[in-house]
Formats: sequence, C-alpha cells, structure tokens
Amino acid sequence: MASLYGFAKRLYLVFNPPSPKEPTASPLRFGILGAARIAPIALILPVKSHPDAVVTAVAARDQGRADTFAKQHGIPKAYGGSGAYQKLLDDPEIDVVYNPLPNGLHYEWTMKALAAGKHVLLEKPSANTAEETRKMFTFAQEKGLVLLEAFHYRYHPATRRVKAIIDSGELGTLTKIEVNFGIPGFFVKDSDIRMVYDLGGGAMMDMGCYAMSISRYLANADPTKVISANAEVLPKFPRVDVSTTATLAFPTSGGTTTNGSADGLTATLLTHFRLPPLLGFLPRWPDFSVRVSGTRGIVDLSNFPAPWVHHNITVESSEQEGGRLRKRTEKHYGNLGWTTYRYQLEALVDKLRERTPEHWYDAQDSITNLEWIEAVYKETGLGSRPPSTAQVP
Ligand SMILES: NC(=O)C1=CN([C@@H]2O[C@H](COP(=O)(O)OP(=O)(O)OC[C@H]3O[C@@H](n4cnc5c(N)ncnc54)[C@H](OP(=O)(O)O)[C@@H]3O)[C@@H](O)[C@H]2O)C=CC1
Ligand SMILES: O=C1OC[C@@H](O)[C@H](O)[C@H]1O
Repeated sequence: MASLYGFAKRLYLVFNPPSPKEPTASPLRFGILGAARIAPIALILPVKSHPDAVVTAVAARDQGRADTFAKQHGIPKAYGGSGAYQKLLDDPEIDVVYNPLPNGLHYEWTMKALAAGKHVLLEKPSANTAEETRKMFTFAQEKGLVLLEAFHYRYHPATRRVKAIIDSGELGTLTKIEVNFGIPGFFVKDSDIRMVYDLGGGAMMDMGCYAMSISRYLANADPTKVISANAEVLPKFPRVDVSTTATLAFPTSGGTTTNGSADGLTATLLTHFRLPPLLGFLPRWPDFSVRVSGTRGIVDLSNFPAPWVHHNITVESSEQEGGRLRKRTEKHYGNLGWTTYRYQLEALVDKLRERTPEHWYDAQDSITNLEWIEAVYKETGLGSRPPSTAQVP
C-alpha cells in the first residue's frame, strides 16, 4: 500500500513539479529544435522545477505545429516554417539548444547550433557515425561551448548505486553483463523516425545505444571486440534492424582491473522494437533490465532507463548464510519527483555555471559509444547508418 502511494506521489510530482522558490534573475534560456514527443518529459518538465533554467522558444517545420506546442507548454516564442530551426539558432535570447531531432539530423543541427554560439543538449545517439560525433565535440571545444549527449540514466541515484555496488568489489570479479531493452510493437509504428535508415533508424541505434553505454559504464571498460551480432529486419525495411542481439568481449587483462572486471567478461545486449506478444496474443510489458554477474554475486537493476517510475536493485550473493543465499533489495529514488532528466538538467546547468556536476557524460564516452555501435552494425552486415550530406560550418 505504502509503495503504491509512493509510486502515485512520485508520478504526480514528475508531471506537476513545484516551481522553484527563488528563481534566478537571469536563468539559462533553452530553445527546442522540433516539436518532438520526447521534449516535454526530457526538458520542459525538468526545467519547471529548476531555479536557473527556462524554455524560451520552440521551432517546428510547420508554424501551426510550433504554435500549438508553444501554447500547450507555455513557451513564449514559436518559430515555424522552413527556416524555423535556423531562426531559433539566430535568436540572441537563446543560450542553450536542445536537439531532439531524428538521429540522422543530430550532426547537422548541432554543428549549426554551435556555429551560432549556443551550448547544446543533444539527444542520444549523438549522430549516425562516430566520426560525426568526434567532429561535433571538437567544434564545441574550439568554440568554448558545452555539448552534452543526453544519456540521462547515468545521473540517477539508482544507476549510481549499482555502479557503487560493483566498484565496491562485492560481486567479485565480473564475468557477465546482460542488458535487455525491448518494447512491444505498438510504440514504433512503420512511420516512426526509428524505421528510417537515412534518419539513423534501427533498434541498435535507438535502444542499443543505452545498452552499449550502460554495459561500458558498469564494466568500467570499453569492449575489445564484437563476438557476435545478429539483426532482424522486415522485408519492407531491409536496412533497419527491428531487433539486434550482440555479444561483446571486454578487456582480458590477465588480472583484475580496478573494479574487478577481468578475463572472460562478456556483455550481451538485446534490443527489440517489436517484442512479440506472449503466447502469440498477450501484449508484452517493456523489458528494460540490466544484470551484472561476478564470481561472488549478481546485481539486477530493473527499469534502468526510467528508474524514477519504479525500480528494484537486487543483490544476490553466491555465498550462503544459514543454508540460504544472501539476497537483498534496494531502492534509490533520490529527490522526490526528480526524473533521470531532472538530474541530467541539474548536471548541465552546473556545468554551464562553472560548478562541478556530480557526474558528467564526456566527449570520449559519446565517441566510443558510437564506435562500438558501428562495430555491431558492421558485424550484423547492415553497416553504419549514413553520414550527413548537409553543408555544415
Ligand atoms: N532521452 C530519451 O529518453 C529519449 C530520446 N529520444 C531521442 O529523441 C529524438 C527524437 O525522438 P522522438 O521525440 O521520439 O521523435 P519525434 O518523431 O516525436 O520528433 C522528432 C522531431 O524531429 C523533427 N524532424 C525534423 N526533420 C524531420 C524529418 N525529416 N522526419 C521526421 N521528423 C523530423 C520533427 O519536428 P517538427 O516539429 O519540426 O516537425 C519532430 O518533432 C531521437 O534522437 C530519439 O533517439 C527519444 C525518446 C526518448
Ligand atoms: O528511452 C527510450 O525508450 C524508447 C525508445 O524508443 C527511445 O528512443 C528511448 O530513448
């Protein structure tokens, strides 16, 4: 009963965040490129409870769509029409651009935003290729601007706790990481940007980027090779994986590394856009989970992309206590009503205000993640998503 109340209260506060008691006089002003579905939960709601951030403008390819979105979310400016994105970038009242465009447009519009002197919060995966990611971060550094790929799961106390459990050595030497990221069929329709090859579609791009990122984070290392990778495609979308399963090897050091990862560590990543119904007709629940096994125990984190909705961290020791395996469950929700996105916003604002964020997803992390996504695509035979052909600064 108490947990049901806690669940309802958490969700209520996520969607009705309290306004900050003392807003700053000159908050950071965000502009959103595209009236994207993800923008409300990922930026607009988190901003409402941050004393030092506001959303000032949205741009959409259609004026009506921009107006409707702006009205719905209380955004003062709405740019619409074919030049709308550039108009938003040229607006001197914007400090930070949020780029939730389709993956294949991330590079073009991030480069243009940086050229316009704006900091950028960029949706995941950062681009279609690692080369583009490298170029964006180099350009940001040259311009003295902040660029952050939006791997929001990283900032949440539940993820940080799992990492701390692993780093404490409690699980012994790591042997296996298993990440599942699958959703039922109704979410990704045929018309979705995720099904368009040129726009950077594919399950490995969309969901695999999380699976790759969290496995590298929890392993405290980068992979050394793709052991196997298999993609499932539909006849009408021959270059877009609706599902990819990949197994990667992690460093064989001949001994333990700082967090205990060692010889024989593998990660299996399972991504699926269209989980088949159970018994052929029962709708499936999304499957978002990560399990890390070591020589002395196992840790499971359920719902790692959205632990703020609900989660369980289960730690099972392989050592017995009173004839039974020791097992415990933890929950770490952090600040009431704070989503992964709210924690991410806190870090971004800290960085922009030259304070040290509690955690930061850095350029190398973004570049390496895409290098290994491309390596998986190569192994599946589908190849990388196409680089941008746009003229960029
Ligand atoms: N961090 C997270 O939890 C999540 C991140 N994402 C990421 O955010 C991005 C957007 O995803 P999502 O919000 O689901 O996508 P949507 O399809 O809802 O939004 C994409 C936006 O891109 C704009 N756009 C510009 N050019 C095109 C084009 N050629 N075709 C289609 N759309 C175009 C549209 O803007 P306009 O209004 O101008 O027409 C649209 O609003 C992706 O990179 C995705 O990976 C998505 C979901 C969750
Ligand atoms: O968090 C997410 O869940 C569903 C995905 O399709 C989406 O792009 C991703 O970011």
